[in-house]
Amino acid sequence: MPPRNPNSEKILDFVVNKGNGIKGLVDTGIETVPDLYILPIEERLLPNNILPYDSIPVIDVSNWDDPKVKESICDAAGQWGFFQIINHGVPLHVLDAVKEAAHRFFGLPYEERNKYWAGNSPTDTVTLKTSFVPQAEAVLEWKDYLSFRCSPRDLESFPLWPPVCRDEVVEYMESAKSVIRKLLEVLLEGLKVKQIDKAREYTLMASPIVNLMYYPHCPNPDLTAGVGPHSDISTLTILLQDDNGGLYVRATENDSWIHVLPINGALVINIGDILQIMSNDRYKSIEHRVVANGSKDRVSVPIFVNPGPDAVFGPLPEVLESGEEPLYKEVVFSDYFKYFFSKKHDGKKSMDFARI
Ligand SMILES: COc1cc(/C=C/C(=O)SCCNC(=O)CCNC(=O)[C@H](O)C(C)(C)COP(=O)(O)OP(=O)(O)OC[C@H]2O[C@@H](n3cnc4c(N)ncnc43)[C@H](O)[C@@H]2OP(=O)(O)O)ccc1O
Ligand SMILES: O=C(O)CCC(=O)C(=O)O
Ligand SMILES: [Fe+2]
Repeated sequence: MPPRNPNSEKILDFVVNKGNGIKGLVDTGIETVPDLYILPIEERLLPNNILPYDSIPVIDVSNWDDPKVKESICDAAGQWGFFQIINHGVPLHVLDAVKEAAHRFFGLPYEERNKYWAGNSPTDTVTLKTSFVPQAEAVLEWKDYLSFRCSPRDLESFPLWPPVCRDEVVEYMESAKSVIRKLLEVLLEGLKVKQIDKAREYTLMASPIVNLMYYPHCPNPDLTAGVGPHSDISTLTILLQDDNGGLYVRATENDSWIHVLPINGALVINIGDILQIMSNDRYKSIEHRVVANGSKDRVSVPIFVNPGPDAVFGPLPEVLESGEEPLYKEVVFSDYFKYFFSKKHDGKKSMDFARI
C-alpha cells in the first residue's frame, strides 16, 4: 500500500486505533471529506452509471406454499441474485425496534461505545468495528458496525452484550428465523433437494451474524464508499434497510447499478457466494455497494446466514447428478471467511478461492 500523508495517519489513528470510528470523526463537525476516505474517480459511483428505471423484483410471500411464489423466488435468485420480500411475517414493530436500537447504540457517548471496540469487548460474540479491513485498505469505508455472532452457543454471552440494543437484536433474529428457513427450503427445493436434514442445516445456517450498520451523514457522499462493491460470502443475507436508500446492486450491463428502493416493512434478500457455489452457478451472488447520505445518518441491519465454521461446502450432489461438471471445489467455511477478511472489498474476487 502507498504511504499515507501525515494528516491521513492522524485520522487513521483517531478513527481506528483510538476507536472513535467514523461516527466519532463526524461528531467533531468535519465539513469536508478527509483524503483517507476519498475514492479514486474510477472507483466512485457516477450518476451516469445508475439505471434510473430498473428495480429488483418484489415478491409477496404471504403464501410460501404457492408454487408461483416458489417459482418467483427461484427465478429471482437465478436472474437477479437480489429481491425484496413483503408480507413475510416479521412484525413491523420488531423491524422498527432494531433500527431504533442501532441509532441508540451509535448515539451513545464515545466511552460507552468504546467498551465494545474490537480488542476491548467483554466477549468475542460482539465487536464494534469501522470500515472493513482498515489494515488492508488505501481508502476507508464510511461506516461503523456492531457485529453480533448469533448461534445458540453465542447467545450464552447475551448478558455481556450492550443493554441498549441486545433485546432488539435477539428479537429480530428470532423472528427472522422462520423466514430464513422458508427461503432456504424453497431455494433448495429448486435445486432438487427434498429436505434440509441436520447436516445440511449446519452447512446452510448454523452461524448467523447480525450487524448493526451505521453510516453517519457524509459531507460529500459522491466521493466515498459506504461499502465498496462486494458480494456476500453467506448462503444468503436478509437485509433490513431504513428509508434513506443508498444500496445499489450491479446490473448486467457493464458497470451499471440499480438502486434498491426502500419499501417500508420489506426485507431485502440476496444470495451469497456459498449458495452460488452449492448451486453450481444456478443462483447468483451479485455485487452490491452502499453510498452514505449527505444529510441523514443511515442504518441497516443485515443477517448474514452462514455455515458452521468447519462446514465443508461445494456444488450439491443433487445438482451434479445429471453429469454436470462442478465449477467449484469443496471449501471449509472458516478458510473462505478468513480469505474474505484478509483484503479490501474487491467485487466477486473472493469466489476465486473456491473456483476450479
Ligand atoms: C459482507 O458479507 C458478509 C459479512 C459477514 C460478516 C460480517 C462481520 O461483520 S463479522 C465481524 C467482523 N469480522 C471479523 O471479525 C472477521 C474476522 N476477523 C479477522 O479475520 C481478522 O480480524 C482480520 C480482519 C483478518 C485482521 O486480522 P489481523 O491482520 O491479524 O489483525 P487483528 O489482530 O484481527 O486486528 C489488529 C487490530 O486491529 C483491530 N481491527 C481489525 N479490524 C478492525 C476494524 N474493521 N475496525 C477497527 N479495528 C479493527 C483489531 O481488533 C486489532 O486490535 P487490537 O487492539 O486487538 O490490537 C458474514 C457473511 C457475509 O456474507
Ligand atoms: O447497508 C446495506 O444496505 C448493505 C450492507 C452490506 O452490503 C454488507 O454489510 O455486506
Ligand atoms: Fe453485502
